[in-house]
Amino acid sequence: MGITIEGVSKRFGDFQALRPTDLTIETGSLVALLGPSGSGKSTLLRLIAGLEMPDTGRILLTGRDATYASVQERNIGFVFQHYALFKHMTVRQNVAFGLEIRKASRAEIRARVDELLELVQLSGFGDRYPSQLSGGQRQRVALARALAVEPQVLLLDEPFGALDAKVRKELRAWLRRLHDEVHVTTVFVTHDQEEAMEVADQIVVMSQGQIEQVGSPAEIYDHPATPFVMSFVGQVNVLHPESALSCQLPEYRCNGSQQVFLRPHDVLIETDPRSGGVSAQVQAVLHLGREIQAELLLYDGGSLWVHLSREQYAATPIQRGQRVYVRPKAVKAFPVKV
Ligand SMILES: Nc1ncnc2c1ncn2[C@@H]1O[C@H](COP(=O)(O)OP(=O)(O)OP(=O)(O)O)[C@@H](O)[C@H]1O
Repeated sequence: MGITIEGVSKRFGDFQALRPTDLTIETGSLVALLGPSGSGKSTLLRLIAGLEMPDTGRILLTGRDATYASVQERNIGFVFQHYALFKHMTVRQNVAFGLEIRKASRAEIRARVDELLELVQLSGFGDRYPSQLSGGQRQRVALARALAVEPQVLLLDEPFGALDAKVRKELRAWLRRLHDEVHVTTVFVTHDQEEAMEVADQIVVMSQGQIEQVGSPAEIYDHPATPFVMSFVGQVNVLHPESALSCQLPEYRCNGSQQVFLRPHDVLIETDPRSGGVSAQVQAVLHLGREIQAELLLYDGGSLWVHLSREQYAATPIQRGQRVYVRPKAVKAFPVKV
């Protein structure tokens, strides 16, 4: 079921949590709402779910106006960050809950629960209670429960937020595969850009109650529409508009009218002063396994982070205190806001 948001906005008292917003979510897609805390992601998700009513605009679900439809009428599955499983019920009973309410037959419920437990890879766990499961397993049960009633839309609010990094990573891959199998239109909220990039087909980047950009992970990373997107998605150096490194760029005007953003892996480091690079001193070198990160102090005062592959580092093994010469490989400039 496709979702269309037309001019939807929401205030809480004096606070504009969501500015008038337009968004189209294609049927069967897996979309991430990505942004920092307070950017309006959950508000947008809750408006789609019918847990909040908008002040303006319309919400269409499969082309039908659902702006004021109740949560039940929308046929939506919901999973929150903190597992909301019923503690006194077994896994099977939890998953069956929505089906019991809908008065499905016993045989039907049994078959559907078996199918769902297999889908979330918890077939042997049906008789356990939530307290006998790991955090990741509980979230998978919550997903199975949300999917039990065959929702047309699945909404997930930071579903893996409370889990440790390793389990989160496993569940991301698992959610991607699950979506490939069931194809239910899925919208999930996250403030973790890596999570959004890894899981989603489309990312909606939000800041201060509005959408900054909508695009595939590659579009968002390679062609950020705004300085906010450039800084929020992936690491970035923000250069002073008149720094020597900015001014070295042929296409750059060097008059303070543009702000230059440079990804740490888009910096060339050389040790020969004749290379024509900007002089800098190495402040720190961090060995992070697959990658080496270095902090440099540019001679005109700015600091610059550089990420090197092991091969690059092997070719130019820089050390703390060393003088080096840097050149940008690729940059992105945005007009400075006055
Ligand atoms: N019921 C409410 N009453 C008052 N203010 C609210 C309410 N719900 C949300 N807000 C405010 O609206 C803003 C947006 O909140 P929202 O939960 O949508 O942000 P978010 O991007 O999901 O952030 P987080 O990742 O922290 O959940 C916040 O500043 C929040 O304090």
